[in-house]
Amino acid sequence: MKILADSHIPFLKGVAEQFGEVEYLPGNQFTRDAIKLKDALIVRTVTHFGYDILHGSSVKLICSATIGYDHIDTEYCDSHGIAWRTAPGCNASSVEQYITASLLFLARKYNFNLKEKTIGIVGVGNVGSKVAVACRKLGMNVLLNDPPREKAEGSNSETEFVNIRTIQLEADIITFHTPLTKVGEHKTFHLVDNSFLNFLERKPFIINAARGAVTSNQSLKKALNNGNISGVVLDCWENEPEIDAELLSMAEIATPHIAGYSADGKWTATKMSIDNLKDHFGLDITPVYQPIPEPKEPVIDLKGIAPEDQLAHAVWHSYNPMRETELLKTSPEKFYWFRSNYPLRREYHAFTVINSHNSVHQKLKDLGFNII
Ligand SMILES: NC(=O)C1=CN([C@@H]2O[C@H](COP(=O)(O)OP(=O)(O)OC[C@H]3O[C@@H](n4cnc5c(N)ncnc54)[C@H](O)[C@@H]3O)[C@@H](O)[C@H]2O)C=CC1
Ligand SMILES: O=C(O)C(=O)[C@H](O)COP(=O)(O)O
Repeated sequence: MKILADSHIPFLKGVAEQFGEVEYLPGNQFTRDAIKLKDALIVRTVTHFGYDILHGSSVKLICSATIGYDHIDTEYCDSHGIAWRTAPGCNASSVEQYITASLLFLARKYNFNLKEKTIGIVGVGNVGSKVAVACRKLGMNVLLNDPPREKAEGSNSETEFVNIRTIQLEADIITFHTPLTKVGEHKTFHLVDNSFLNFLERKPFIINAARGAVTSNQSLKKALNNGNISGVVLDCWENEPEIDAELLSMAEIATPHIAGYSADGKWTATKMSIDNLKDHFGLDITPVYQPIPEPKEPVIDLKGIAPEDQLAHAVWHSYNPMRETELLKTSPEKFYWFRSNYPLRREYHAFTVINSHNSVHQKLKDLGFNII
């Protein structure tokens, strides 16, 4: 079998080779010629797969090592016998870590207590559900909006959903965790546009770690300028990697689409992609994966840290988005480079916290840290 894989998929090299002849290329260098004679592609979100690149090829399967799949023209694939698979939920905990770290940053910078704030979560799937659990652990009031789920689950749903108007009226922070969809009753393209932003009651912060075009650049800038919103946290950018310089300068936290980039998430994405390859072609091979590297500093010593600062200290030890914000604001033209050369981080469960105060023990444990 001939496979073409994105060279920036961690933990894949040495594993994919057990299934066939593998060529690696950076995702932004995939061409029609490069994929023409391949049977399977293992890919990321940076390559668009539609007629232009796929027509006339022998590709039978596209495995995306990602949750989102708006980079795949699924209609084209379905109608041309090209199977496509994704890695649902693979990096959901990593996005949750990103959101928690960002919320703690906003609380510190603007001197508010998360316990007194309401967060609206729009899109309550694998990511949004984890974000909801983490926000409740932080003591926040959580509002959930997910019309497709609400409709599908009807009155049997165990989850209490609110409509988007309630989020507009009541939320101090609104975070988006929907896929990017351009058609249909619940399309999310420019969900956050002028009309959404003009009807906000509490001057909320807006977080987009979903897909760039869920929020409109022009509308966000307008709302920041006229004071309808207090600030933005952006991991996903409309038109990335060519990002809006003015919006970048206004963002509180600005990262190059790396919310899902924990080593844990990437490892799982790779394994799920290989499993998809095996299932599709009926291959009975059990590959050996490299282990996930330990964190450089796996022990977090909270001795001497004020109890009220301990939670943020531990979370930012595992992941601090501010360093990346500085780098991106300094060199926005390196957006793609930052993503391709990202030093993978570990999630909470890879860290052990020592000397924590009784008052934060449970919260740290609930987030997933080991405590001794
Ligand atoms: N920044 C990053 O690194 C990452 C971004 N993502 C993005 O996050 C998205 C969500 O991921 P998951 O939670 O795993 O997907 P999921 O498919 O498990 O959940 C998405 C949820 O959004 C809901 N939804 C769809 N349209 C909606 C609308 N108009 N309003 C409210 N809710 C709506 C769906 O019903 C579903 O419950 C992905 O599609 C991807 O685009 C995912 C992983 C990493
Ligand atoms: O899983 C998703 O969906 C994401 O957005 C990923 O974090 C993006 O990963 P890459 O495509 O950059 O590998």
